Amino acid sequence: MTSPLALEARALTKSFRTRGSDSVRAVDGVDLAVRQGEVVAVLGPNGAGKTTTLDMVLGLTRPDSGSVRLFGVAPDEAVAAGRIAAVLQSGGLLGDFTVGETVEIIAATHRDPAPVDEVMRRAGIAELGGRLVSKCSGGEQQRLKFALALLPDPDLIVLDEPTAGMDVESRRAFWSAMREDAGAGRTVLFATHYLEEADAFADRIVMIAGGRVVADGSTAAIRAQASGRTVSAVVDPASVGWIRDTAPGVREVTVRGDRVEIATDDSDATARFLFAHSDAHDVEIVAHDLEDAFVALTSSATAEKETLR
Ligand SMILES: Nc1ncnc2c1ncn2[C@@H]1O[C@H](COP(=O)(O)OP(=O)(O)OP(=O)(O)O)[C@@H](O)[C@H]1O
Repeated sequence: MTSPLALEARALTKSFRTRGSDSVRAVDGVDLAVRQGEVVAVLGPNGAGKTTTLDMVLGLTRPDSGSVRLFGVAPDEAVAAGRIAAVLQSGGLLGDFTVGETVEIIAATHRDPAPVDEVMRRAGIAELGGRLVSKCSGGEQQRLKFALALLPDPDLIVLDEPTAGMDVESRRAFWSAMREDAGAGRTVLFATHYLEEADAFADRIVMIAGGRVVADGSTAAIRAQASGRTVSAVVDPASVGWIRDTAPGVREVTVRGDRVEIATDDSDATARFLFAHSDAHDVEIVAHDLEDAFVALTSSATAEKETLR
């Protein structure tokens, strides 16, 4: 059974005026649906439109067109009801308070906050209560923001590049706190440009580039959609041109030493052809990795946008 939607965004667009009379179309027709309990990564390179999309989802920026519903209501209504919380890139913490004081103060602004000790433990900052915020590392401050976001016990938590600028150790600590929390059934939507974070943590990846969704699915599905496979084999160099023109599914052929590498949409058919019609041997079939998919999908979308300008 599929769970109901936590988020439904339809045909979102947003342009910003830049210096002079130019405008930048930051988001260009984004559809995004997230089911309750899903952990979804919005993955894309710098400037792809991730922050603008999340800001519209949270009701912080009004779309030029399109609509957003969170749990069936408008974003501001869902936020006011304490169903949504966010960890944003911007938004400061006060350095002169301790971590514990910060959580206490913000808890006091909520009608029915989760217990302070519990959110600090869940965010992995239970040991940092007495530390001044100004003495916390970037990663510790992000975990403090995460604790604050947990106070209203939200159904959906939105995080915009929560681990930007953290070292590997801090990122690991952050995600381990997040993962434990998401396991409890909370819906999580996060933006990142770290492919490995999206791959390791999300159930599903929505890849955006040039303000558009260029892929949406499980990591495995995105890999398959973007890149197909490569069939490589040792062949007689004289037959490379003929293979390129004749074999089924071929997208691109590259020769490396005595091997030919064939990027193909149908690796089975390509391999069968090689066995049946050539002297190919030492045949290998390799699925492209997510990194290849990311580069292929985002670069073609960005290039398309450039040509439209
Ligand atoms: N307030 C603004 N005024 C003008 N242009 C803006 C504004 N906000 C965003 N943009 C532009 O819109 C595009 C998308 O920006 P956005 O911040 O949404 O991307 P992003 O994917 O979050 O990037 P990053 O990973 O660098 O944070 C960029 O070209 C950006 O320069």
